[in-house]
Formats: sequence, structure tokens, C-alpha cells
Amino acid sequence: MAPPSYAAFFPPVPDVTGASAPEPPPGPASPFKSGDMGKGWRRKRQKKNHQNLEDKASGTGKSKRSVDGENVNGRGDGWIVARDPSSGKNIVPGSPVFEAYYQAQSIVEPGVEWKKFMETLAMPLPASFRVNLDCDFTEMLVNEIETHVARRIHVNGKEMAPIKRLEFFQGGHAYQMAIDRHTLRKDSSLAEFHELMKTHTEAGTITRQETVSMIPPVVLGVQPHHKVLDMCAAPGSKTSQMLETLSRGCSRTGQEPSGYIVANDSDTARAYMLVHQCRRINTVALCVTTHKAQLFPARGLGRKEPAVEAENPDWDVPRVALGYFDRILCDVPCSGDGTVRKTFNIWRTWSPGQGLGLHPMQYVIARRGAALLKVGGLMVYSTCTLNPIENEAVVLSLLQDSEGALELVDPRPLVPGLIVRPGLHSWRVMESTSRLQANGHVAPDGEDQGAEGEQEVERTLRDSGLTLFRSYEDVPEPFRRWIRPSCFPPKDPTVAERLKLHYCMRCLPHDQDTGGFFIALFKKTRPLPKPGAGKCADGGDAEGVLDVEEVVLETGKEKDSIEGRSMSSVDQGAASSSAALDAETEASDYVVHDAPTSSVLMTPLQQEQQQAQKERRSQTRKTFVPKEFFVPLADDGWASIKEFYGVKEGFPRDRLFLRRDGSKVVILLSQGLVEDVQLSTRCQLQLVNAGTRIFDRASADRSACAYRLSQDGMPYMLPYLNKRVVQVGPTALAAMTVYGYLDLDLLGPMQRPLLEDMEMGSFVAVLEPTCLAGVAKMMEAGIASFALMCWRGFGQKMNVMCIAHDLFIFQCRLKAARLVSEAQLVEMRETKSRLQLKHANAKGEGQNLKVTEEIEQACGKEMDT
Ligand SMILES: C[S@@+](CC[C@H](N)C(=O)[O-])C[C@H]1O[C@@H](n2cnc3c(N)ncnc32)[C@H](O)[C@@H]1O
Repeated sequence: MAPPSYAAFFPPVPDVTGASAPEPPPGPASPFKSGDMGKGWRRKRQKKNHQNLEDKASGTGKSKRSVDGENVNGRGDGWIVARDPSSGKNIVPGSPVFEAYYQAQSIVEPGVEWKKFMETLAMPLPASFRVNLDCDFTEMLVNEIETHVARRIHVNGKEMAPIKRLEFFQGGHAYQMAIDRHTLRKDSSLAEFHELMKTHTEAGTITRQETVSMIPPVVLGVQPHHKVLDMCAAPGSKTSQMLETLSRGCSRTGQEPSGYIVANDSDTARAYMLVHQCRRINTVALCVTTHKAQLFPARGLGRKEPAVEAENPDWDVPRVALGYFDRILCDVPCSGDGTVRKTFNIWRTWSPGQGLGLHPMQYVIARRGAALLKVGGLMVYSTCTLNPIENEAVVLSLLQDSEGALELVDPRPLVPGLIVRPGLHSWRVMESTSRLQANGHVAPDGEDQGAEGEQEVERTLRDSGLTLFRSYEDVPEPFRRWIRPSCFPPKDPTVAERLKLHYCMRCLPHDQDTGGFFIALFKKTRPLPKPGAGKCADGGDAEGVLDVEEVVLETGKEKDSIEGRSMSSVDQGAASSSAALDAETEASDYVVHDAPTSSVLMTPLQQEQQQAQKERRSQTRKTFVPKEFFVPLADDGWASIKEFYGVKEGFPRDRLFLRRDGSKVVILLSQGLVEDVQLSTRCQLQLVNAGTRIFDRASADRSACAYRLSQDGMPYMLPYLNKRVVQVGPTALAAMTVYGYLDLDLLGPMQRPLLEDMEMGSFVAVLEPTCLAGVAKMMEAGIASFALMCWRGFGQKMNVMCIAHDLFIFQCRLKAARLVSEAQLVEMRETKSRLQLKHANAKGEGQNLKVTEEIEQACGKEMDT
């Protein structure tokens, strides 16, 4: 399907802000100009549609389907059904107010297309995934996937469309299936493919990620030398995608990228989810922080960029204003209605107030990102909502306030084959009438003002329970705190054209069977103007929103004194953002959100209470005192490591750190992180994690060195080890991954004495160099790809000290390098199971057979063969 032309989607919404009512622009007519259908027709139709959907969900309508109360599948004619936890009833896909709101925004053509849009939203989201860019056996894995891609998939006797490759994901391999993940999990005909997905997802070689969620990292084009900030990063699917491009190959070769990624999320628990998600990438170039992104500190970041200053002597700006990061991802919290296909509960909680409440926070986060972006750098602003208030309105304000320092870049050439719609040039600002009335709003008497078409729109919206505000001046005073001037489209219709809002990309669910998504790509061309100088979209003042940033820019501190109108709206946004926070969490199925807090519409008593609470909090809250999160590894610790492992000269010992909290993990940080982010000293960042684990300090073993090697740190450490490395043949290595130990008898005459004489402690078993040379020709593997961390204890068996996922990946590499076959591995696994069973049976019969020894002998034999 060819992408719809820009022209077809140029401002379909007439200018609702001016009385002059200009000629409607070319393009589809607004659905609200339907003429003779009579007052309230739309509402009736929406009700009818809704009833149909309800019938489908409950199985009572004409198109009866069995409903198991949880999930009904079979795409094309099935509906997902989730339970509302409060009422216990099924949640019905669709909502009259949602429909009225988005029809008024004219995001799709009325009629047939609208129907398709709504039908798609009610369908489960197809499963999609990508092969990790850093996988060193991609070819083998892709071949395996593509055998499934070629196969016809049948679900409930119906033939489904084949898995399709996502062309826009260039330089890598990404796929979208025609079935959702529940079907993938449950349908027995897909069991083999599901198993493949599951194992590789657990091992970290495949990432399940929504198709549209892969777009921002693709357009950002992160390179190994880039310094990257991911402002709202958890749970980390986009961070991991960027990390894979940044440190491609590094986790095998031990080379370090000169760039790094700072991944930030204000929610600490979610930041730890991100740490978990990124652990498999095993890079020294990631640090994870937990700041409110709008207050992300600048002090301690970056080195001087004298070249930039020298080139631009006329930039009379403090160094901080030149920015630090080459690439910034600003994937802000949003109302998340683009994820309704997987976060079904959004149908229950959706309201226009969510977007209005989140808009100020989204703006300040994006503005902070723009301030931290290097001149010449790129920033993506993205959301998983279709709401223009959270999308184009934020982008427009940012562009206007930057006075030309930021410009939009057209990202379409970077994502060939992706069907996207241009950003809107105009939109409508609406709020739910009942929420306004609950706060004392009385609709004005008399006839509607404005052009005839708009009167019709307004009436239709009113029937649907929505109040339209044509301009900021229409917003009654008490409501101006949350309906901000920057929510409105420009009064002058040429502004959006001039600022190229159409360069924004809207992904609509029915275009390629995805979730809804919004992406804007900014380039910073010069330092931002002094905060506060900007004007809002409607020409009004930004009203102090920028002050927040100024405080941070000037001092680098989170000041308690950041209060006032802008901050209160930020807080309100945060309060109502709960609906979106889980929107991208792949782990949760239909996440049940709390109903959004209606703090934007509080009674005067509630407002007073909130104010009092705020004051109490600000009195008790301490000023943030930056703490040293890491302490350098002490000299005596290093001396013992150096001696025990025979570490060669040149190892970056000054980049080894321990966490101050007494953790026993020694980490290695990249040069860039240590220098630029100054993690060890004067650290302003609230860190939760950084770098990669290279040693574990063991307090209670009898080894001469208290520091054990770590499998994660192998690529970085192995090239420097002079001692405690033994060479092993490929079959023996394969057997080690199956049985979990290495038998001395398997070593050659040169290697055996090495291990026999070795003191207790950790050592590395590596593939014989002769084999490695052959492997290097076949695949992009480094020496550390074929190294296993082991433990020299007593006796003749040496335990392998790796987790199951590492062992699985190791086996995949051996197979990809054709050093061992799947048949050999299967045989080894069967032998192990057989002997384990025999052992268990013997134990059950009270016999004390020395089966362990038997297993060992058998395994030994097997390894010998
Ligand atoms: C849409 S999600 C981000 C998804 C993420 N980029 C990914 O690809 O996995 C938005 C995130 O913003 C975080 N968040 C909410 N308010 C924030 C704030 N003020 N500063 C930083 N992060 C915030 C939430 O905790 C949530 O994890």
C-alpha cells in the first residue's frame, strides 16, 4: 500500500481559532461537515457502533463469538476482551467520547477509513520482534526464523498472513507477525516457533518490541562515538536498541565505544527494569539515572568544547548552553491511547483531560532535552498517543520558543517502506463537559459563534459530552491552569507550514497493523534563546514554564523553589500520567491502570489540601546533595587481582569501581562515562547502575584472591590475562555447557598441568586458538565469544560458573561456527537426563549408588569421543 500523500492530510481541521474563518484548505472534508444528517446523528452512530462492539465483546450481538472472559482471538473477526477489575465486566473496545474527540481532530478520513481505524483499534496487536543487532550468530538465527516466515500459519483452521520483514529496520532484522502474542503463546501449531522466540528472548538475542517503538532509535541513527541521553527510558526497549548500535561488537571484542548512553527514568523501580533489560548487552558505556527528566542536571556533564566556542565567538552563551549530547530521545509519558490494542484498559479510562494534563510536563521535558542537546545534534520527541495536544502542540511550542534554534528534520527517508502520515497543521482543543461542569463551568448562553461548519462541529461535540475551545481566550479563567495557551494550534495557518509540522510522523494503527505512534525529529542549529524569551503558539507568553529550566541550567541543582504555575501544571501532568506509564511495558499483558487522578479538576477544598501538602513536603524535603555513587577499587584489591590473574600492563585499572553501598561487584566504566559524566567525583547524577560487572568480591572462599572473574566482564578482561587461562577443544567446550563442568582428563598434555598446578579460584576456559582462527573467518566473533568462566576447586572436575542464558548463547555460537552440531548437543543432553533419572530412581529406592561418578564417567567418555 502506497503511503498517503502529504497533500491528502494537510490541515484537514479548519482554523477554529479565528473569527475570519478562512477557506477550508484542500484535502478531505471534515467529517463534521456532513451537512444534512441532522443534529446528534454522530452521537447516535457512535452509540450504535459502541453497542455493536459491546455485543461482540459479550457475545450477544449478531456476530456472536464465544468469549472466554479473557481473550478471544482469531484475527480479522475476533475481539480482545479484558476484564475491568472494579466491575468484573468485560471492557468493551471503543468509547463514544474517544470517537467524537478523534473524529473532530480529523486524524483519518471519515467513512470507510474511520471504520477501518476503529476496527483495527479493537483488534489485538500483532506480535513483533527484532534480532539484536549485536548478535554474533545472526545468520543462523535469521535462517531459523525465516524457515518459519516461509511457512503458512494456520490459527483456528484459518490461514494467516505470513510473518513480514520490517523493511524500515535497515541494517538489521525485524519482523511483524499477523497474530498477537496470546495466540502465539497458546496455539499448538505455533509451539515450535514460540519456543524459539521464548528461548532467544530470554537469552537476549531477540527482543520483542512493538513495530512502531523501533522507529525512534532508527531515525536517531546512534553511532559508537555519540553521547546519548534517553530522558524517559524505562522499561528500556528503545535504550537497548540504541545501545546495540552504539556498542556493536564491543561485547565480543572488548573494544569500547567512545560514546555512551545515559538512560534516565524518574521511576526507580522502572529504572531497575531497564537495568535488567540492558544487562544482556553487557556494555561499559551505559549509565542509568533516576531524575525527573525536566530537571536533568547539567553540572558534571561534558568536557569543554573549545572548538565550538572558537568557531562561534558571537554566541554569547554559557558553555552549558552549547549542550552535551549528540543524540537525545525524549519518549515522554503520555496518555498512551496508541497502545490501546495491548493496554486494553485505556478504553475504560480515556478522557481528553489526560492529554491536557500531560502537555505541560511533556513540553518541559522536551525543552530540557533541547537545552542539553549539542548544537548540531538530533533529538527525537515521541509518544504513543494520537492526541495532537501531546504531539504537534508540544512540538510547535518547542519550535516557537526556540526562535529558530531548533528545526524539524524530515525522517521519512530514514525509514523506507514505513507508512506514515504527516503531522497535523491544525487541531482542536476540547475538554469533557462533565469535568468542566463539576468545577463550576457554565456553558455560555446564546448562539454559537464562528463559521457555520464550526457551529455544527461544536454542537456535535456538545452532544458527545465534549466542550470545544476555539482559542485560549475562550477558556474561562479557572480552567486556564490546565488548558494552556500552548495547547492551541497557531492562529496564523501559515505558521505550521513554515515550521514544517508536516515533517512530524504519525503512525496510524490501520496503516500497517500496528499501534499508534508519533515521532518528531529535531536538529539544533544554534544555542537556545535565553529561557523565558519565547512565545507560545498563540502568541501568548510561556508563563514561567521555562523558569524551571533556567534554574536548572544556571545551577545544575534541583531546587525546591521551583514552584508556581508552571510547576503545578507539571505536577498535575505527572499525576494524571499514570495511565501511560506502563504503556510500553512488554512484560505486562493488559496492564490494569488506575483511573487517572483528576487533580486537574479539583474542588477548592481539595486544592487547598494539595497546596498544604506541597508546603509541608517542601519544608521537609532536603536539598539534593550529590553523593559519590562509586568509589575507585582500592590499591590492595587491585594488587591482589593483578598478581593472581597476571594482568598485563595497559589494563584501565583507574576505571574499576565499587559501589559505595558496599556491593561486592567491581564494575568497569567506559572512558567516556568516567570523563564526561564524572561518575567518580562531583557526581550530580542520581545513579542506579553503570558499566559492566567485571569481578565479584567473594568474602568466604579459600582462594588466594577474593575477586572472581565474571562472565559479563570477559570481553574486557580476557585480552589482559597472562595467567589462569586454559585452552580447550570445541567438543569439550560444548560438553562443559551441557554438563556444567570440565574434566581434567579432557585437557591436552600442555594444558592439563596448567590446571593441575593451578591454585583454587576462577579461571577461563577458551577455545583452542587453531579453531578460533577458523571461526573468525566464518563469523564476527571475538576471542571472548568462546570463553567460559570456571572455578578451580579440589579434585578433577572444574565447575563452569555461568548462568543458563550464557551457556545457551555459547552453544548457539558453537553451532554457528560449525564446531559442534545440534545432534551432538542433543545426544549430550539425553545422556545427562538419562543418568540423572537413573540417579534419582536409585535414590528413591534407598540405594546409595555413586551415580554422580557414573554420570561423570559417562560425560567424560562422551567428551572423549
Ligand atoms: C512511554 S514510557 C517510556 C518508554 C521507553 N522509552 C521504552 O522504550 O521502553 C515513559 C516513561 O517516562 C517515565 N516518566 C514519567 N515522568 C517522568 C519524568 N518527569 N521524568 C522522567 N521520566 C518520567 C515513566 O516512568 C515511564 O517509564
